[in-house]
Amino acid sequence: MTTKIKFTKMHGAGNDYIYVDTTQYPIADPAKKAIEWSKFHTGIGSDGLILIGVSDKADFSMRIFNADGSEAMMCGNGSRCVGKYVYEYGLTDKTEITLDTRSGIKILKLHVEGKTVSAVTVDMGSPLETEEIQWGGKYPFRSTKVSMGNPHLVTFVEDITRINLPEIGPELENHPLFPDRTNVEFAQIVSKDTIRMRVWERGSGITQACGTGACATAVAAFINGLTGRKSDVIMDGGTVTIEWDEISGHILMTGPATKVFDGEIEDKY
Ligand SMILES: N[C@@H](CCC[C@H](N)C(=O)O)C(=O)O
Repeated sequence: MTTKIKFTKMHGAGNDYIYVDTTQYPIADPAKKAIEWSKFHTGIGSDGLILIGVSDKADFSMRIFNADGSEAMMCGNGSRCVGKYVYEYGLTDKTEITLDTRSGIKILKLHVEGKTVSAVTVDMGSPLETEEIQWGGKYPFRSTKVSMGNPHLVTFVEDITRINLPEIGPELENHPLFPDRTNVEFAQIVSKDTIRMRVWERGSGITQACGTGACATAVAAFINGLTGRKSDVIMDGGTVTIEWDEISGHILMTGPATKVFDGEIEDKY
């Protein structure tokens, strides 16, 4: 049988996903669809698939599937786009929204100009664990493990342009130290409040930006005394501002959310 599924392609700082409102279009096998639809030549082309749904604990729910079909706990850039989606498509008129994710309930504050959401601030909660790793041999650097729900490995280097991300990214993603694999960030300190970062995402490869990765990078920079509590993280596709609130211990992420186009795709099952 074939049905037609309406979707919206959106990106947050270039990190692009296919968004489906599952209250209208339930997806029976999201892992399979994420793989199929994320392909650039034979699908829609994206970093993965995000499902927006109902929740008994929050205003909406979000599930995120990487391009390889694996499901992650949270998506920072995706959560901002969900905020834009639910407001601009009339699913809510609230400008403060609760979002149920596998990593807990997140609070989104929409920055609205006229009828358009131009940016969103997400309370990402507290970093869950941090640990320093002193590599030896092949890897001449020290890294910081940070969990923002999703696992991240952040490494600060003098010159980010010298990092061969397509080679080292998958090696570290699949290193035996990380049985659940990891997202891999390389970052360079630009100033006390500015960081340049590139990412190899678990399950999607090089992406233009990663929201949880930007949070992990800002946390690692602060812990290592490289920046203050607030910093701009500049990624290939755009910049987000990360603030680690001293009182609550929560990470606040502010950044853009952009709609690319609406579409319809045939779902054969
Ligand atoms: N790009 C996302 C994170 C997506 C999930 C990640 N690849 C994982 O598997 O942990 C973000 O903006 O946070």
